[in-house]
Amino acid sequence: VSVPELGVETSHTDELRSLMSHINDWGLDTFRIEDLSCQRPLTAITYKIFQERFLLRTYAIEPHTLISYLLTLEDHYQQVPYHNKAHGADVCQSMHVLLNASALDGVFTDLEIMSAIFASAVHDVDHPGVTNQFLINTRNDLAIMYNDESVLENHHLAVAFKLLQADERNIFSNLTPKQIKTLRKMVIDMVLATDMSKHMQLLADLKTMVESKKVTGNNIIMLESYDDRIQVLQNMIHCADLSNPTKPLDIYIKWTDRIMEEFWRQGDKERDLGLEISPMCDRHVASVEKHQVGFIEFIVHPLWETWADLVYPDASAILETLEQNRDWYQARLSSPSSSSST
Ligand SMILES: O[C@@H](CN1CCOCC1)Cn1nccc1-c1ccc(OC(F)F)c(OC2CCCC2)c1
Ligand SMILES: [Zn+2]
Repeated sequence: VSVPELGVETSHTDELRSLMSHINDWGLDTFRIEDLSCQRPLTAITYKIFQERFLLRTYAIEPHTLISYLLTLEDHYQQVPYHNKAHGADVCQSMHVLLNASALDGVFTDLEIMSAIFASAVHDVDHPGVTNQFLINTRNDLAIMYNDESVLENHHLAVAFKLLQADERNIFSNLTPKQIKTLRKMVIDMVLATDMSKHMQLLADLKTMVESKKVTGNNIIMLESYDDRIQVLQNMIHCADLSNPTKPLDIYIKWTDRIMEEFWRQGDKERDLGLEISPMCDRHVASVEKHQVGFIEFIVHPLWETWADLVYPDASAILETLEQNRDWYQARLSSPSSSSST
């Protein structure tokens, strides 16, 4: 069974191929890939990364099996404004770039790398476009199923692993039982770490690691225990998940427009249900710029500043872009003409 060169059928082969040659660059335009890949950004990007890292060869993965899994995974991302397949593709590509930090050169095994790429690709599958708190408040079946604990994150994992059960989609069929056990544990630990309620603990532990950082002669980080290794991978996927404000401004603004529309639709549902409208979810009381400045000040910058310390000097340019983007939103706050989309 043959598969197309780029994993997806496209009438823009040359343009898509040339865009894909930038798979290792921060700021790759996921939206353009979504258009050129005929709405298959997750399949196109993840397939390219597996090829780029020789994972098909290392783990004897059949190309058509990988494509079959990725197409089905992509179809299980819901068509919501932000938490859709383009976000999954974006976090996967961002994770791929973060794994290439020279401070992490040779640190992670192929299995850990494949676990991280897989976790990123699947991390928001079947996201309904509402928050954990909304699912809990409305006694949604998912909240009942997962007892109000990391409801969405548990669901994303269950869906991702369920899709593997079909033989034609089982990309890990040639791994040893021990490898599958290890991969499954690491993927679960990484996706559960994308629950925003874990943010403060994750950041505190990362700061402790930075203070006690041990490096080899050529400034490569030494990670002895599983706990240290998974902690770095958990912070990495968390950084990738919160990387929108660190991207080129035109791309960042598009993500902001999407998340706000998704939050406002949740607010519309809360209003219709007579529930209190969640913070930032009332489209009639919008202060997009103010919230982005706060999001960067209190959550994104503290995280990325600490990450940049850990992998110094690898993420310095990313931190620079983040600070420029914060200043841009800050400047629009003061001027009366402020509105995020123009
Ligand atoms: O919701 C965020 C965490 N909350 C925790 C409670 O305080 C407010 C922030 C993170 N999160 N979780 C899922 C998606 C996102 C999320 C991702 C990109 C976001 O903005 C931009 F970069 F696109 C984003 O912005 C919201 C609206 C204004 C401030 C935060 C949110
Ligand atoms: Zn996400």
